[in-house]
Order: sequence, then structure tokens, then C-alpha cells
Amino acid sequence: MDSVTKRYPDGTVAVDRLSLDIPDRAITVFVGPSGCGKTTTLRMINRMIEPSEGTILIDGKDVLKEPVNTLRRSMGYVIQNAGLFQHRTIIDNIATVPRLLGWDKGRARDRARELMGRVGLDPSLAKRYPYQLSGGQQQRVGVARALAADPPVLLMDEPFSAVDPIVRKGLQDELLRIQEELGKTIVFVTHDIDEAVKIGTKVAVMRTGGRLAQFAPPAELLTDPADAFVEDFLGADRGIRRLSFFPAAGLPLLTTPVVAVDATAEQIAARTTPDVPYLLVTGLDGRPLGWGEPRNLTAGRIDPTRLLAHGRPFEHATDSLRAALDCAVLSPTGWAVAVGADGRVTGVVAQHTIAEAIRSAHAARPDTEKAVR
Ligand SMILES: Nc1ncnc2c1ncn2[C@@H]1O[C@H](COP(=O)(O)OP(=O)(O)OP(=O)(O)O)[C@@H](O)[C@H]1O
Repeated sequence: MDSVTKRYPDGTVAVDRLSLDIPDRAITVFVGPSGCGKTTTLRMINRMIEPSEGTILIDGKDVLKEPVNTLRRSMGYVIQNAGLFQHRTIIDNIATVPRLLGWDKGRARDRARELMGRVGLDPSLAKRYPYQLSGGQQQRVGVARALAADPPVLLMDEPFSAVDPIVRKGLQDELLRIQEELGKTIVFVTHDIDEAVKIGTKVAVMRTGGRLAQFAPPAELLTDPADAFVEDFLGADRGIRRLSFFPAAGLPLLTTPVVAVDATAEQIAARTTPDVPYLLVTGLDGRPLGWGEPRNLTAGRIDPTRLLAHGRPFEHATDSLRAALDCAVLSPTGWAVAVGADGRVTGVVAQHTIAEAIRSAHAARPDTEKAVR
């Protein structure tokens, strides 16, 4: 987008000389307060709204010189509440664009079924009507419909705003998975900065008046907000959220203060060290049961119901420093429990060790463009 402006007939400047390069095969998120011009920007890309000034090039081609129909068919479009055709079944909703492109019914429906699988919809829902689906399921249908003709570009306008936080997280994870599999160029509008930081490869923060405040990868946004407006928009816990971009894998784990539920008196004694007041007890399957003071543990038959809760463990290899810190903060002992992918304990780490890792992380720049999820 090169110096793109949209002035509505009443004189409102919705977008003001916006210039930015939207990366290919990545997710670019537009975020900002209500009325800052996000939707107008998105709709200028597929010319549902015509720009007043400036140029928008896709792969070097000026969108204003493309026939509108060709342009729109090369872009999937997803909106809040999915915007499904209420009188059509789910499968026919998804098959809409392929049918418009002249595919025969069988082929279009086969494609629709394949996409239902891709977006995590059970095939048994194919013959239902939109009103017979939950909000989250309808939103998945909206994504499947937008993907049906395999467009290289996907435009998404607050697609997940109308669903509850848990469903929303599921939809976000699904979108990231689809993006990894299909490599679409996605432009995504939201007013939720957490959503932007989670799914964006790059995030464009806009301010009222349709001006671009900052355009950067999420980690950079959290590290170096361009000005007070961006800093304010990012919210109070910017430092904590930035920890999502640093892996927990570098944390040194202690394996000594860990005993199995059937530990002998000798084992308990051998694993008790002066610097760790508690022992983590695991089941015979290696999963964590809870913390206990060594003198309260009955050798040979530790009672799991008398242990202190261990809190939610973090996965050492894949989680972030933020997850490890959260775990330590919520742990009654101040120690976080690390597990492997199989849920078995790999060690424990003290809050102060995590604090040291955080200090060095803040001194370094985040080297990942994506949050460690
Ligand atoms: N057809 C129109 N005529 C005049 N002004 C308009 C028109 N459509 C939008 N606007 C104005 O343009 C500005 C940008 O609107 P836009 O819908 O792009 O914002 P937004 O950032 O997407 O907002 P929201 O988060 O509330 O959806 C707003 O001030 C809005 O009132």
C-alpha cells in the first residue's frame, strides 16, 4: 500500500496516507481503537471500498486496474458472525465460490468436505443449516468458505470477535495451523491487541484518523513501542507478555528434589538437599502429584492427598519463559514443575532461577518472530 487515503463523501478521512508492505504468506494484523480505519483499509484491498488516493499493488499489479470480479475471486473474505447464507446447507455454503467458478456440483461438494476436515468441522454437520451450528462452528464454516477456491489471499475482518474466549483461542490456534499448512497471505483486522500479538507475523497499529502508528513483528512492538500511544495500547503487562517470545528450554532444571510415590526412606533422604525445602512427588507413571516437606512424607507409601498442589506444569522443550514464570508464581512452593511432551516430570526450577533467565532475556533482543506457544 503506497500512500493510500480514503476520504468518505462527508469529508471523513478514514485512512490517511497509509504506506506499508504486507508480507507474502504471513499473517499481517491491523489493530487499533474503534473507528481508526481498520475495516476501511481491509476493504480497499479487494475494492469493496475504492481508495481516494494512493496505490495498492499485489505482486506488482495495481488492484485498481484489475477487473473487480477477478480481484475478489483471488481473495477469500471472512467477517464477524461468518455471514453465512441461512437458507443453504453448510456444505453448499462452503461450495459457493467453486460453484460460481463453474465447478460441477460433485467436485464442489468434494472440495467442501475436504475443507470441513481442514477447519476441524465434523462431516456429520454437512447437511445442517447455519442456525443449527454454534457460533464457533459457524465461524469455521466462514473460514472454510473463504478457502474454497484456494485463493492466495485471505482477508479477515474481526472474524473471531463474536465467540467466547475459549472458542476464540481454539479458532486462533486453528488459523495458525491452517496458515502453516497452506501458506496463505492473510490480512486480519482486530481491536484485540492480545489476538494481534498471538497470531500476527507483523502487526500494524493504527491510531484514530487512519494513521499508522507502528508496523512491526509482535516481539519488536512489545520491546520498542514507537510512542506513548502504542505503549498505552499494548497495555500494562507488556514486560510479562514479551516473555512469550523467549523459550523456557534454556532454563536449568534440578532433578534431585523429585521422588516417586513409593520412595524408600533412603531415597527420600538422598534427594533432600538443604537449598530445597520441598520434594516433588510423582506417580509411578512419572507424572507430578504434588509437593511435600521431606519430614512429612511416609516412606514406601506417600499419601498423595496430603501433598501441596503443584500448579500447572510447563513443557520445558516447547513452552515460553512466560509459561514457566506463571507456573512458579502459582506454585505454593515457588518452584515450577517442568514436564516433557508425555507429561512426565523432567525437573523443577526455582522462581529465582527463572528471574535470572528473565533478566538475561530482557537484556537480549527476542530472536524469534513468533511467540513460543
Ligand atoms: N460510509 C462512510 N461514510 C462516512 N464515514 C465513514 C463511512 N464508513 C466509515 N466511516 C468512518 O471512517 C472511520 C473509520 O471507519 P472503519 O470502519 O474503517 O474503522 P474501524 O477501525 O474498522 O472501526 P471498528 O473497530 O469500530 O470496526 C470512522 O470514523 C467511521 O465513522
